[in-house]
Amino acid sequence: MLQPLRILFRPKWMVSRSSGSYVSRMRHLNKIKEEDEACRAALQSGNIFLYHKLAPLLRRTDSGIYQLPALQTKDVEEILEKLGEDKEMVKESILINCTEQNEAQFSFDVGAIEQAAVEELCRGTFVDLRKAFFLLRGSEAPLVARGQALLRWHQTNGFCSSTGQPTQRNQSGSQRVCHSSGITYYPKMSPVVIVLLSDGKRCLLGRQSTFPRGMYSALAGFCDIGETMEEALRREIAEEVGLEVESIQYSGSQHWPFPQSSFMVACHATVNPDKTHVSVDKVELEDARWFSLEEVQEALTIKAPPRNNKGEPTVFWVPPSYAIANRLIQEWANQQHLKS
Ligand SMILES: NC(=O)c1ccc[n+]([C@@H]2O[C@H](COP(=O)([O-])OP(=O)(O)OC[C@H]3O[C@@H](n4cnc5c(N)ncnc54)[C@H](O)[C@@H]3O)[C@@H](O)[C@H]2O)c1
Ligand SMILES: [Mg+2]
Repeated sequence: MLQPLRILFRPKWMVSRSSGSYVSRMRHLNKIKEEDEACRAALQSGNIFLYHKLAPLLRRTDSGIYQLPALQTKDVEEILEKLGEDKEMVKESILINCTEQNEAQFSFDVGAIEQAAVEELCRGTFVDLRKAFFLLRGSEAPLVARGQALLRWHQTNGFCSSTGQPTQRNQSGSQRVCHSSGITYYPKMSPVVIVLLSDGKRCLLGRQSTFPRGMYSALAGFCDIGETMEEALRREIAEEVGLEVESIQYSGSQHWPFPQSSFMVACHATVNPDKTHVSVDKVELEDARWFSLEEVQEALTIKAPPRNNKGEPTVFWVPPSYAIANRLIQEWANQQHLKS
């Protein structure tokens, strides 16, 4: 039932980078991930992104743009010393990635230190990750999400679930080991399918009662253990809206940090145009309904929905562009437009 993979969007990495530099960068990254000594050396010349209790540090430029300040290790050591902390704490930084210039990128949570004091020294502000997603541009949003996801994982996996003994991390933070049981733990993502369902003319969007007012999104659901992605997709659609899927087409994927790390697999799917009656599972969803191309096109133009005097949005709108749901909706609208 899964259609052959067809790339609807060409990601930037497919267009610009030569394979030589990409290969050497990935091999360098893998080395510092796996070898403690190489990672310690990389930290000396690397970039560090600060978080405070998982909220990333952002800096506003004079032109009003928000950036993710990349601090040098010596800067962070200086900050720690100025605030009366042990500068060796910087070694707890977690490897996230590396730049095109092969500089390692790390995340470090200063949650044990007074927030305002760090903000003053860094000329920045720690902001909630959801807000940071709105404020940052381009590749900085996935980077900051990845850094936070890794920090969160370390903060919640300090003990072995078999022996109850403390686990020890390697230098990069790519794993934790329980030396008592020999179990190695790796950072985890939960697989989720997200699907834009079409009957050929309209698309189906739903909303949970916790969504901001007026916002509808593509339907999503966690994969059960042992399920294929296609099985999870068919089951979720059957459970949530009582419809039977006829065909599935893969679109793309995204790491989603809210509320915990999910691996979102995004697909388009179709139903028989004669079998479109929606029966909403009211435990999961507040509402789900079919939307026309015109309604969707209008919603896609809304960057910030108008609000009533209680601050609630007053119109139908869809998730912002950083969410893969937006991309699915955009792709569907483009394809419908081409058909008409
Ligand atoms: N990036 C996007 O564009 C986008 C859009 C919509 C939803 N999402 C995300 O997709 C995720 C799943 O969507 P949903 O809430 O409709 O899922 P869902 O329909 O599977 O319902 C959630 C319920 O599934 C259960 N569940 C099973 N496995 C779980 C696990 N590993 N973690 C948490 N709960 C689990 C829980 O009972 C939970 O209440 C959410 O985290 C949401 O934030 C992302
Ligand atoms: Mg769901």
